[in-house]
Amino acid sequence: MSLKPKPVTVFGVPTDVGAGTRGASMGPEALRVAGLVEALASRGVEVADRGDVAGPRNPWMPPVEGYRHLDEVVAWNRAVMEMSAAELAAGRMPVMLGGDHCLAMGSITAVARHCRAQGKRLRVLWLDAHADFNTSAITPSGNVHGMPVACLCGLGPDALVNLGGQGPMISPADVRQIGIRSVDPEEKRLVREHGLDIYDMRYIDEVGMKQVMEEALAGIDADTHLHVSFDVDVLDPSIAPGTGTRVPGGLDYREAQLMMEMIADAGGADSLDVVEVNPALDKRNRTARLAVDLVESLFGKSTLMRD
Ligand SMILES: NC(=[NH2+])NCCC[C@H](N)C(=O)O
Ligand SMILES: [Mn+2]
Ligand SMILES: [Mn+2]
Repeated sequence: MSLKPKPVTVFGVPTDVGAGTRGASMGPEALRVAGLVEALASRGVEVADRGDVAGPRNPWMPPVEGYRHLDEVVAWNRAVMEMSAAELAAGRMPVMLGGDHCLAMGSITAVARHCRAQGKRLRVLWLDAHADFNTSAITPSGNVHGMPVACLCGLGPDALVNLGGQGPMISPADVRQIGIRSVDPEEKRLVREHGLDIYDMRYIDEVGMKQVMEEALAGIDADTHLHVSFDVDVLDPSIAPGTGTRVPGGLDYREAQLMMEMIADAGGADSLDVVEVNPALDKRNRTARLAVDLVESLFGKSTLMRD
């Protein structure tokens, strides 16, 4: 299948207000230094880098009523939503460089509204070690980057659930989670209750990435908007050490590459988040460089020689 020729807008969101370890705020620049914009351009994509959106500083405070930095999280997500919405309305593909994963609330809220307005179906591929389905009542940390999927599905504070008007913005049925291997006990109960479609590492081990992607991409057609939310901690920490919540037993390079190539083969993504790159924990920017390499695969770089 041919790739979508859509022009791309890259923008950075330099914050770590949703995380429990500081440093993801440096992610956008690390991804640029690793050559993300040039890599897309060399694939023939028309790409514009709009620079970074602005937001409040990280006050580095303990959680209050189950949330850490809720006001700041709302402010950053509003900025992400506005930027994403403007680019989607202009017919461009937003590529959001995080920042921590709480920012996917802003990007996906914009995408969900865009889908409603255009009468499109939405499919979200959530590539992550974590389900990010906690609520204030059950979170072990208060870190909002552990909550975005729940908030998008309507479980969360009004300010986030209704960020883009009356929520919930998405339904659990819109989501496929791939690479999952760390879900908190109460979170697991909630995930089951809401019927999230999870392709955990055990399943990937048992059936292989090819079948996983066939299942996760099933049903996507020309009327489907595909959003990819790429938390780099889906990758094994041995190849991607630069992230704040490392979990052993993640995707190896070839699995991750096949995953991205199969998304490209299915027509590519219509919007993308690249989040949780933490240069303070990285070695010579290798996590950002790997993320760029995998984004290239997502945009159609292929290892395929046989036809
Ligand atoms: N986007 C992430 N890296 N999320 C990690 C979440 C970790 C843990 N489940 C928590 O809620 O605190
Ligand atoms: Mn995540
Ligand atoms: Mn994660």
